[in-house]
Parts: sequence; C-alpha cells; structure tokens
Amino acid sequence: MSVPVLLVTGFLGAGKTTFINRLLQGDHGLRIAAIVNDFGSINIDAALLDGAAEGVIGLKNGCICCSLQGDLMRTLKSVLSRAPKPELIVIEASGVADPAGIVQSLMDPVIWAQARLETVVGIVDAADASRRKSDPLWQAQVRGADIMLLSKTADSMPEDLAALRAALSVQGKRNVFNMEEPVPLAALFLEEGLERATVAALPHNDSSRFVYVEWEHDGPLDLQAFQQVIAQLAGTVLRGKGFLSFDGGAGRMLFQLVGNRAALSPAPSDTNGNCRLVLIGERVEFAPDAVLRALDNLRPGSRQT
Ligand SMILES: Nc1nc2c(ncn2[C@@H]2O[C@H](COP(=O)(O)OP(=O)(O)OP(=O)(O)O)[C@@H](O)[C@H]2O)c(=O)[nH]1
Repeated sequence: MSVPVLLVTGFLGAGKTTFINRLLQGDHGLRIAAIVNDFGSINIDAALLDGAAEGVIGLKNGCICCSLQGDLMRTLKSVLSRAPKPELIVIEASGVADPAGIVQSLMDPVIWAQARLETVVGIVDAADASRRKSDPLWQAQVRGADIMLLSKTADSMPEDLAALRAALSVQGKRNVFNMEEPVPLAALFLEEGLERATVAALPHNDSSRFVYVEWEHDGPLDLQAFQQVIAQLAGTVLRGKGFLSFDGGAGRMLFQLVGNRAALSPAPSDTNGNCRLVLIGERVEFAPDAVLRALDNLRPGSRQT
C-alpha cells in the first residue's frame, strides 16, 4: 500500500522543524519517517529531531526543490525499503525551497505508487507575514500549500493576524490552523478525492539569492562577545541556528535567530561536539567574509580590540 507523505514548506524560521517535532512526539502511534533538508552542510534540524524519533534523515548541501531532487528520490526509496515500513513520511523542505519543484518530483508515477503526496502543509510565521508577504518565494510557498498553519500567533498584532487570515482566504486557503494550538493529525489529511492544482515552479534564478556561512569552534565562547557580534549582524541575517557552549560551563545551548529575534535555550542532550553555527542572509546585504571575520574574532586569543 502507498505510504502517505506530508510535505512541510515555509520560509526560513517559520516553524517547520517545531511542527515536525510535535508530530513525531504525538501519541498517534504511527511509525513516522522524517526527511529534513537544511541549507548548508551542518545539519542542525536533523540533530534537533534526532531525539524525537529514529528514522530522521538529513539532506544537506543543497535544496531539494532543485539541486537535491535526485537525493530526495533516492532517500525516499531507501526509506520505503525499510522493514517495517513507515506509516507516514514527513518531508521538511528548506526555508528557501519552492514547494512546486518538490511536488513535481513526487508526482513521479513510480514514487507515487509507493508514497503518495497527501498534503503540502504550509507554515507561515504570523509575526513576520506583513513584512514578508510581497516576497515571491514566500508567495510561492503559500501558493503551493494545501493547508496552512500559522506559527507565532501570540507574537503577532491582532490586526496583522486578521489581515493575514483575510489574505489567505482570498487565496482560497480554507484550512488555516493556529500552530500555537494543538492541530489534530486528521486535519493534516485532505478530504479524499480533493485535487491539487498544478502550480508552476519559480524560475530557478533564485538559487543565488541566499548565502550562508557555517562556522565551527572547538571549545566554549564568551557569551557577551557572542551577543555583541549577533547584535552587530542583526538586520543582515535572516536566519541563524546552531549549538554553542559558553564560558562558565552552563552546558550546551541551542541558538535560534529568526529576523531580529534571537534565543538561547538548553540544547537537546544528544547534541555533542564543537560549537557549530549556520547564518543565512540575502546576497545583497549579507557579506559572508565579514561575518566569518566577526565570528573568528570570538575565538579565544584572536580577539581584536
Ligand atoms: N513563539 C513561537 N515560536 C515558534 C513557533 N514556531 C516556531 N517557533 C520558534 O521559531 C524558531 C524557528 O523555528 P523552526 O521550527 O526551527 O523553524 P524552521 O521553519 O524549521 O526553520 P528553517 O528550517 O531553518 O527554515 C525557533 O526558535 C522556534 O522555537 C510558534 O508557534 N511560536
């Protein structure tokens, strides 16, 4: 029997991993395999989900809507050959992916016979939507979604939330859920027989729009110096995430930056090793060399005055 597939899409930092984590930890009793696609070679998302489930597979160094399509298909086939087979497959697209390209790949009749795309779940950061809504990539992600989940609704202004819901309903999105409330698993499955409209993928000149740096350091960092660097870079970094340790031995921390909101929280216990950090920005305003210099300046002994 064909295994249902949920494709989760949404802009950088929208809440895709958070949603998948909740799904993996839900008490539905389903055997779920998750395939996650991070931007870059340091696979933070897979590490974040690792604690939640076996069967989390990270696809890195590219984007599954373009350069990694072949990898996605190979990974799907290998997941499907597992015994016992998963009962649900969740694919997290990277935050820079256009879901239309992935949907086209999943329509392959050989794949479809074994794994049928059930629903494209689109996640929109409600607190960021009014700023982001004219972005063609954001629009493509909304257009390609069958159902919508609104994240960070508690952080958004009520009038912005109302405007967002109105805009989504104009676009024909009937199923819009608040991600800060429990979303029942059944709500993620489309009514039987519902046809998905074919959506054209964005032209692929977009791949050079985003750039990122990956940075690693063996040992703890000075917290205050790190915060200063992040404050300097704020405004040019769209998304940051990583695992870090700081002087004083408070343990490993998970760093999350979305737009101008940064947070540090205790990292999942099974994340070991060096400090590792990924920062992503738009090529027009994010200068990787300067960002790397600022980060390298954090290494003990190399601080410049
Ligand atoms: N308050 C609040 N925070 C959220 C919600 N959803 C996600 N977050 C936070 O937003 C940040 C990014 O969430 P992720 O789930 O990693 O976002 P993502 O879409 O997977 O990010 P990328 O894959 O890097 O594009 C994290 O700090 C989350 O804790 C939400 O509904 N409410």
